[in-house]
Amino acid sequence: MAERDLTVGIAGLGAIGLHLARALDAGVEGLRLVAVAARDRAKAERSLAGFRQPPAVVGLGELAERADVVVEAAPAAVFEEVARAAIARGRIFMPASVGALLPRMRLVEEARRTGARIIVPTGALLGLDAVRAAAEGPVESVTIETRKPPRGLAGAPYLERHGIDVAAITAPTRVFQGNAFDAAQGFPANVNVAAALALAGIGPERTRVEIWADPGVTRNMHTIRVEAEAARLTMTIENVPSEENPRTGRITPLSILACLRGLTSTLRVGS
Ligand SMILES: NC(=O)C1=CN([C@@H]2O[C@H](COP(=O)(O)OP(=O)(O)OC[C@H]3O[C@@H](n4cnc5c(N)ncnc54)[C@H](O)[C@@H]3O)[C@@H](O)[C@H]2O)C=CC1
Ligand SMILES: O=C([O-])CC(=O)C(=O)O
Repeated sequence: MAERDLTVGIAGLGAIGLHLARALDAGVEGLRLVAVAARDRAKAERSLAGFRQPPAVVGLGELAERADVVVEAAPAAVFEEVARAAIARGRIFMPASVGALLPRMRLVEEARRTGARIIVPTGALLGLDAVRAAAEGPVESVTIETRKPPRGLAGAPYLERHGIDVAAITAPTRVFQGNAFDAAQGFPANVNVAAALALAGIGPERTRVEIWADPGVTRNMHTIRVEAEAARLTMTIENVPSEENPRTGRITPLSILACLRGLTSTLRVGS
């Protein structure tokens, strides 16, 4: 390991975490996977068995003791534990469960005190470079429309509270309309993209979100529209759902990997 290599720890070995772990183990210049945290230790050890350099399997809070960069790729319910430990130790904290950051913005203040950095990857979304650039000037509106196969929304607390059974939906149906803050609360495992967009642009209260359950689509689709003084943006991404977790697009671990590479690469492209 070169002296300037960054060590990486990953919380969660699911659709995102395991793919990311495999990619890092295959070799990424300047980065080295040293630890992972998993709910089921025996299963994790089986998943890591073929690795060239198997990372240590540790508790969630211990990742920050071992790694310079802590990637969170676990359910939102354990976000606080992972984030708190990483921030207390002044690490780079890279969350996938971005929706869980919105009601915890005090963590940003805490990071300022400890010298930690919180780096939100683009994840399953696109165009956050352009949104950030536009938000350096006046922005009139930011909206995101998320359209998923109904099974990609199943289990969301908002749907349960409103008695919406997505399995029974046979035509495209708008199941939520509101701001990004309420979307992240109501759909904690489904619209991290809306949270990331809000943080890149004009904040969770002003960012408008529509969520559609659409039996006619096979991909998780997100369309962003931004009306700003400098530019008008319209962008769509159509994500192939991952096999392990249909709520999660296959591009997500790739986006996190690209974001990690950006921490050490000599040539970095995009703002
Ligand atoms: N930012 C973005 O664009 C995206 C974010 N996400 C979010 O990323 C997170 C991870 O997503 P996936 O990998 O698809 O989920 P997943 O459900 O496939 O994997 C999560 C993993 O965490 C493990 N886990 C559960 N409790 C744990 C604990 N206490 N300690 C350690 N591990 C634990 C589970 O066993 C599972 O292997 C979710 O919150 C998801 O909503 C997902 C897709 C896109
Ligand atoms: O934002 C999310 O949580 C996941 C998502 O929509 C996707 O992977 O396309």
